[in-house]
Amino acid sequence: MSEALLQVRQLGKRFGGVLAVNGVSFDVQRGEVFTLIGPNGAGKTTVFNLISRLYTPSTGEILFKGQSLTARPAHAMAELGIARTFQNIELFEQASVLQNLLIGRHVHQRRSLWQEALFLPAVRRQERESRCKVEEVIDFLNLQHYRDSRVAGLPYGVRKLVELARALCAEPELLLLDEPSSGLNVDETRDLAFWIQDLQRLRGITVLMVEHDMSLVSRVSDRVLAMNQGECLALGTPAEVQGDARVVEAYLGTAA
Ligand SMILES: Nc1ncnc2c1ncn2[C@@H]1O[C@H](COP(=O)(O)OP(=O)(O)OP(=O)(O)O)[C@@H](O)[C@H]1O
Repeated sequence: MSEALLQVRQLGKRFGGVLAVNGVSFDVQRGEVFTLIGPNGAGKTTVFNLISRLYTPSTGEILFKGQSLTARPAHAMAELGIARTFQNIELFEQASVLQNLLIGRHVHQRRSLWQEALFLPAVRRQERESRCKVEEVIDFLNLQHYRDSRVAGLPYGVRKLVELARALCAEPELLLLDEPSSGLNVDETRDLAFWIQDLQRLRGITVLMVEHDMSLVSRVSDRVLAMNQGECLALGTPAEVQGDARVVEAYLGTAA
């Protein structure tokens, strides 16, 4: 098998007296949808924040395309090919959808202040490319109707989609989705499943997701890692993990 896109090795994170993540290891293969599940407080979000470098590991290592992420700052992640969405949407609320998506392109814009001030051909070319990419993402996620709307006035489900769109504008190889279905209704969650499948099948994007909605998890995930109390509990297909007695016990407090 070729080298995994993401390798997590013996990852640990301590917050004072709390060992939030304890010796977690897993690989995410190129092109797969890999999901972290587990009861509240299992350590899923902490693993996510370690991978996106919002936190620094206490122990262990994270490799992306074979390179250690540990010494890289959070703002370098998009440049490396990693984009993420947040549990609580993080958008510029007073800006339009289009403006938010253009901001998502900044990682692909390499120009000096002078080039910018003089609006040189290189700047104009980058602007055109960004605009094309953003329009393509708007079409892909069916956001045409909202292109010029201010984010603050949009329904919650649309704002979640705009956040996904902004992440896609960075053209990531690895997309981190933090509880993408939270706050969505049944229809919106079903649509989300289609988007995730399209991202994987049509765009070849690798997805690492934290998610509680088990019907969504089963529908879109190739593999699932169940965590409990900071540790790995079970790894396998959605059906294997959901049927694992230790996972059932962790969720229900008793074996089936
Ligand atoms: N910044 C922090 N400071 C102190 N403790 C933290 C911090 N972040 C997380 N923890 C603790 O680490 C443990 C794991 O939390 P984490 O949020 O990673 O779990 P989770 O599996 O994502 O839970 P949930 O599903 O409720 O979001 C919990 O005991 C939590 O209280």
